[in-house]
Amino acid sequence: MSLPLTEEQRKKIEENRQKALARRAEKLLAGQHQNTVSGSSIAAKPSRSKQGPSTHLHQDPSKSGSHGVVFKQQNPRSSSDGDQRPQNSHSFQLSTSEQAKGTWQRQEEMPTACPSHRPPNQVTLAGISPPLANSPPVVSSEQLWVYGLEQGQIQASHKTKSTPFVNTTHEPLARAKNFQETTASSSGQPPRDPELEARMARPSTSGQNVSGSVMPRPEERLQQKSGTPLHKAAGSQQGTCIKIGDRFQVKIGYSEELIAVFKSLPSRRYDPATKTWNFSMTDYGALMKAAQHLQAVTLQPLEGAEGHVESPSTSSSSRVAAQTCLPVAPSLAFVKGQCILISRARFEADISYSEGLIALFKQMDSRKYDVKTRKWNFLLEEYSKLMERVRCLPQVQLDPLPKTLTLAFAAQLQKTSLCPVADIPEADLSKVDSKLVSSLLPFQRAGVNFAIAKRGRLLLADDMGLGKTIQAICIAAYYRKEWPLLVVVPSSVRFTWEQAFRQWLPSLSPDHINVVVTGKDRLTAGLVNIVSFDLLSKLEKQLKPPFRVVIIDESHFLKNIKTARCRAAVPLLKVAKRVILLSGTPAMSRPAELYTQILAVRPTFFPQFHAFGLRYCGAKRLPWGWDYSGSSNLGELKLLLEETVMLRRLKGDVLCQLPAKQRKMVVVAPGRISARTRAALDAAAKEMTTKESTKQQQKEALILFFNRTAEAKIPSVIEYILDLLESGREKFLVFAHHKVVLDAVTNELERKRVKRIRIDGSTSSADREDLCQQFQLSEGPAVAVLSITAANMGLTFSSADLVVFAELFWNPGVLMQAEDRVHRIGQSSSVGIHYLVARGTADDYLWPLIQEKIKVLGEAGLSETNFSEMTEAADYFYKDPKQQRIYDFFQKSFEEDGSDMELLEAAESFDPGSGSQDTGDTLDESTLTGSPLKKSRFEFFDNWDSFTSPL
Ligand SMILES: Nc1ncnc2c1ncn2[C@@H]1O[C@H](COP(=O)(O)OP(=O)(O)OP(=O)(O)O)[C@@H](O)[C@H]1O
Repeated sequence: MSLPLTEEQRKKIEENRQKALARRAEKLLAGQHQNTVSGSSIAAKPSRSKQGPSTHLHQDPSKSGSHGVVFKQQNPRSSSDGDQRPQNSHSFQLSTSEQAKGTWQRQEEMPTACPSHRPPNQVTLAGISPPLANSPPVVSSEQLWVYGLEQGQIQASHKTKSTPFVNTTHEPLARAKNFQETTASSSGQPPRDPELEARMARPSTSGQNVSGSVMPRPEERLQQKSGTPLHKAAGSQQGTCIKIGDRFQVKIGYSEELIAVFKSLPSRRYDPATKTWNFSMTDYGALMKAAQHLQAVTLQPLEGAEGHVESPSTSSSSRVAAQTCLPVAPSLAFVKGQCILISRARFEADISYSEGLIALFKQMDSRKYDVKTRKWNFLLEEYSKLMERVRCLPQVQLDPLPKTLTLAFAAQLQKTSLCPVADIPEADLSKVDSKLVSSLLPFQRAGVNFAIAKRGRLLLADDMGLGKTIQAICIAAYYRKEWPLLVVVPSSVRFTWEQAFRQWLPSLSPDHINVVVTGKDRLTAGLVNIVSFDLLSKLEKQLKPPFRVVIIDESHFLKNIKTARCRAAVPLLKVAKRVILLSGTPAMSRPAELYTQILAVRPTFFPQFHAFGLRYCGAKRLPWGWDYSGSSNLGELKLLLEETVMLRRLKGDVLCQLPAKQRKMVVVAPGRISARTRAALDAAAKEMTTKESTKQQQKEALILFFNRTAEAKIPSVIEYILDLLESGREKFLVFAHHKVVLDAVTNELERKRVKRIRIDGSTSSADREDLCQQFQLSEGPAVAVLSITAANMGLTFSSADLVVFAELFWNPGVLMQAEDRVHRIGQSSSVGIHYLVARGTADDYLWPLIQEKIKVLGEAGLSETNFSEMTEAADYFYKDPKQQRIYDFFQKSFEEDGSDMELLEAAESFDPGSGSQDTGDTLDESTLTGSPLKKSRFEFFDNWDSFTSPL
C-alpha cells in the first residue's frame, strides 16, 4: 500500500514538472530554429500557474509524442468523451507579427515536420504507462481548430511576448450566438458535438481576439497548406483501425497530436476500459486524412475502406479547397440538398447534416437557424458567396436556386433592394376615363399600378368579387393606343363584359364593342372584341395579325395545355404585348394547373414544363412516365409569382374597402334561346300590347311571357352556376321562382354530384330548418336552391357569401329579403349578389321596373339599397314605343292587387308540357355537357378534388 505524498514531496514533483516543461519548451525552440524559416515568431508559453498535479505533462519530455506544442485550457470541463481529469493549462499564443501575416500562407513557408520531437519508439497502447494511457490530453476546440499551426510552425518561447491569438483570415468566432442557432442535437440532424458547436459559435472566453471564419479542422488545414500528405518519420507510431459495430476504434500508442485530432472529431468517444478512442464512420475519412499529415503516426486503414480516403494530393476538391482556403467536408457521408427561397430576402438550405457545411454556414453573416424547420437560412445577398464556398466541399451537393428565381430576385441578390415589399410606382392614368379611375377602390388602384409596373403582363388573382373586371378594363385602357383589344371569357359572362365596358368606359362608343356570338362572326370587328373560350379555338385563323392587348377572364380555364381552348390561347398570349389574366382561383387543385398561365404571362420563365414540374409539382418518375400531379416548394412558387407576375388579394385583406353588399348584373347569353322559345316570347309580348286583347287575355299573355322567359333562361342559368363552381365558388344560394327553373337547377347539380339543398313551397317547416342547418355546416362546394317566394325570409345562410338570382322578381322588397338570407348577423364578409338578366325576355322590363321601385323606396328612406350604378349601365334597353307599352303594362299589372298571386300560381304550375319540345331545345344537354369541350370543362366535378390551392 503506498503512502500518501507529503506536502514537500508534492512541491518537489511540481518543481520537477515545471523544469521538465521548461526544458521541453527550450528543446522545441531549438528544434524549430533548425527547421523554421526566419520571420516566424510564435510563442508557446507554458503557464506556470495552473498546472494540475496529474496532467499528461507528467510524461517524461524525452518520451513525449508531442512536438512540443502546449495548449491553453480555456474552459476546463468534464469532457463528454469520458475524460474527467483536470486539464492542462498551458497557453498557446501567436505573436502579433503572425497575426498580421496570416497563418496559412506562412505555413507553406515552413517545414511540415519536426523529427526531433517525435517519440523515439513506436509505443503500443499496451506499452504506455498507465497514467499516460489514462490521460488523453484534453484540448479546447479553439486549439483544435488551429491544430495545423503546430505542424512545425510554432516556436515555443517563454521569452517572446505573447499576444492574443488572431487569425485574420477568419470570420469572428466571437459572434454572439444567434438564438435561432441551435446545435444539431436539438435540430434533429445527426448528433454532433454540442460542446464543440457551442464553442465554435460563442466568443472566446480566453480574451483572445479570434477573428475570421470558423477555423478549418487540423487535417483540412494541412491539406490546404501542402496539398500532400507528410512523409512519415522512420519510426512513426503504427496504429490500426478496427471496426466495432457501426463505429471504428483506433488502436495506437499515445500521440498527443493524434489525440488532438481525435478530439476534433465530433463522434469521438473515449473508452476508459480499453483506453482507446472510437468514432462513428462519418468521421473515418477525416481522421485518415488528418493522420496522413501526422509525421509521427501511421494508421492502417480499416479493411476494405481504403478507397474511402482520397489522397489529398489527388483530390481535386482538396486542390480547390487549397486554392480558396476553405475547409474540406470532414465526413465520408455525401449530402445533397437544394436552396429554396423562403421570403423576398432570404433563402434556405434544405440539406441534411454535414459538419463541414455547418461550419461554412456559420461563416455567413446573415445566417439564421430556424428551430421549427431545422434548417439554416441566409440573406439573398450572401447567396453567391455561400454557393461559391459550398462548391469547395466535395461531399456536399447543394443545388442552386433556379435561374428564373435568381433573375427575378436579382436586386436582392445584389443587395440593391432590401425592401420587404417591392415599391410600385403610381401609374399615370390621366388618359383613362375619369369615371373609371375615380371609381377605383384603393386596392384596385394598387392593382392597376402593379400591372403597369409589370408592363401590362400579369396574373390578377384577386379573390372572387373584388372587382377584377374594373381593374382589367382600366389596365387595358391604359394601353388603349395598342388596341384592338381581345377579351376572352366564359360564354356565360360575355354580355356582362360588354356591359362593364359600357359602364366604365363612356369614351368608348358601344358600336366599337364586338361580342362574338357565333363561329361565323368576325373576331376583329370591334375595337374591343369579346369572345368565349370555345369560340376562340374555332376562330383561330382570325388571330392574324395577333392582338397586342389581351384580357383572359377566368384564366384557370386554360389549365390544361391539351385542350383546344388552351392551344388556341397560349400562342396568342405569348406574342401579345400586354396579357391580363384574371382568376380568383388560378389553381384549383395542383400547381401544374398554373403552368400555362405562367407561360402565357412570362414565356421565358419555364419554357419546358418538366423543369417547372420538377421544382413545383413534386415530379415523380413512374414506370409509365412522369407524374406531375403533386406539389413541392409551394412557398417559393408563391414568392416567385408575387414578385414577377401575380397579384392576389383576399377578401379579408381589403374588407374595410368593400361595401357590405356588391350587386352585379350578369347579362346572360341570348344565344341560348331557341328560335321556338323566341317566337313564343314575341307572340306573348305582342298579345300583351294588342289593343284588341281583353284584360284577361293580356294577363294570360303576361303569364305566358314570364313562363317562356323562365324556360328560355334555363340553359344560361345552369351554365352560369356551373361556371361559378368551376371557378371555385364554394357555397352559394340560387333563387328562382318558376318550378321548372328550380327543378332544372336541382337536377343538373344532382347530375354533377354537387352537394345541394332545395327549399320551395312544398318543403315543410321542420325540414326547412334541417336543410338550412345542413347547408350552414357543410364543408366544400354546396348550393342552396331556393324559391324566391317560399324561402325569402326566416332562414339564415350566413355561411355563404354569394346569392345568385336566376330569375328576377317584380317586387324588390322580396328580392332584398332574399338577399338578406346571406347578408345578416354572422356574416363576416362582403356579400356578392348576382342578378342574371336575359335580353329579349321579360327581364328587359322587369329589371328597370325593379330599379325604379328601389329608387323610390330609397328616396323615401325605406331602402338603403342603391342600384343606381346598374341603372346607368342598363341603357341597352330599347326604348321604342312597343317596348314602352310593354313596360307600362308591366307597371300597371304589378300595381294591381292580386296580380302577384296569379303570377305566382302560374309560376308554380307552369309545366312546359307540350311545350317540352321548347324545353328540349333550350335544355339541350349536349350543348352543355355532351360536346367534348363541355365535357372536359366539367371533368373537374367528376373528380371533385379537395381544394388545395397553393396560393
Ligand atoms: N370600384 C368599384 N365601384 C363600383 N362597383 C364595383 C367596383 N369594383 C367592383 N365593383 C362591382 O363589384 C362587382 C364584382 O366585381 P367583379 O365581377 O369584377 O369581381 P370579380 O373579381 O371579377 O369576381 P369574380 O372572380 O367572381 O368574377 C361588380 O358588380 C362590379 O361592378
